[in-house]
Amino acid sequence: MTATILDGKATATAIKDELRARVAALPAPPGLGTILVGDDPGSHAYVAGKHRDCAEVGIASIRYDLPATATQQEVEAAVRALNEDPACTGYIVQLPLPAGLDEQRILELIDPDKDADGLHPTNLGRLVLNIPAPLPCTPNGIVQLLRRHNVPINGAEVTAIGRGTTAGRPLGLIFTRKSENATVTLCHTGTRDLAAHTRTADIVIVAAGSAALLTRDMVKPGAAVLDVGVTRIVDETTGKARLVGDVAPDVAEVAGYLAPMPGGVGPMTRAMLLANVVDLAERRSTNA
Ligand SMILES: Nc1nc2c(c(=O)[nH]1)N[C@@H](CN(C=O)c1ccc(C(=O)N[C@@H](CCC(=O)O)C(=O)O)cc1)CN2
Repeated sequence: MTATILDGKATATAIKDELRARVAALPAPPGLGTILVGDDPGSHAYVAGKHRDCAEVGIASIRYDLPATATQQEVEAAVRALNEDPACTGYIVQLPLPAGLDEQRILELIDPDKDADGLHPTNLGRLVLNIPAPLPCTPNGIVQLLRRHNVPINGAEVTAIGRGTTAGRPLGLIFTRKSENATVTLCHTGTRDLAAHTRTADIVIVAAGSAALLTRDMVKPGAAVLDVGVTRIVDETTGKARLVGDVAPDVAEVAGYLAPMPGGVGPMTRAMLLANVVDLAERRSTNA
């Protein structure tokens, strides 16, 4: 068996086409703000990609790029500025923040009605209570990718690996809603027998940041496998970085569907950010 590829790039392009039409119907262009702190090359690349996406669909960009030495007060000032900025429909604080900054306090200062990442405690609470709110982009992107490829979710056994705030933790909340109706097992570094949980799953989502963690012997034949992990391995002689996912390449020989890294979940994460901004703008224009 060779897995059918869940092509996140093509799916994200289709979603961006839909969003471009929705943006054109708004009374004014929405604006996405980003706050980026420090020099992490991955974070710089992701933020640059988010602004390229904005330009593609007609969303305006507002950037706050702060040095790695930025203080808690300086980051909080950027958050307050975006909360007050009428040109900003929604915004994100790129994670992870450099060590020493109080990430939780910074996320809590975001105006929940401008929370383009769906990571504010109020919006995570709304997700728990089934109240409409922006959804965290990675798990929402995974659901959309599966749906648009007709992979059954209703009743599926889903095993997720990784309990991070952006992917694994909210994934359980989204997949167990009535609208998805899946059963979720959330595995992490304290899980005793990881393979026992992945081998029985219809859908395996790996967001551990551990290169080639999921091997072919850990996958039920025909299962859908989604790779969220990105590990940058820098060649010591050339200095060039190589990206490795959490899923070993030969998993494609047993899985029924595979969202690879690159080209699977990552582009969907970016598309869902745009979707959240457009949703916020539409909500704002309806309530105006
Ligand atoms: N505030 C947030 N911070 C972070 C989030 C998030 O959703 N909100 N998620 C990740 C990073 N991320 C978006 O911010 C992200 C990660 C990966 C990709 C992507 O397109 N990846 C490529 C390949 C990897 C690469 O080129 O480096 C792919 O999969 O094709 C997009 C967005 C953590 N921080």
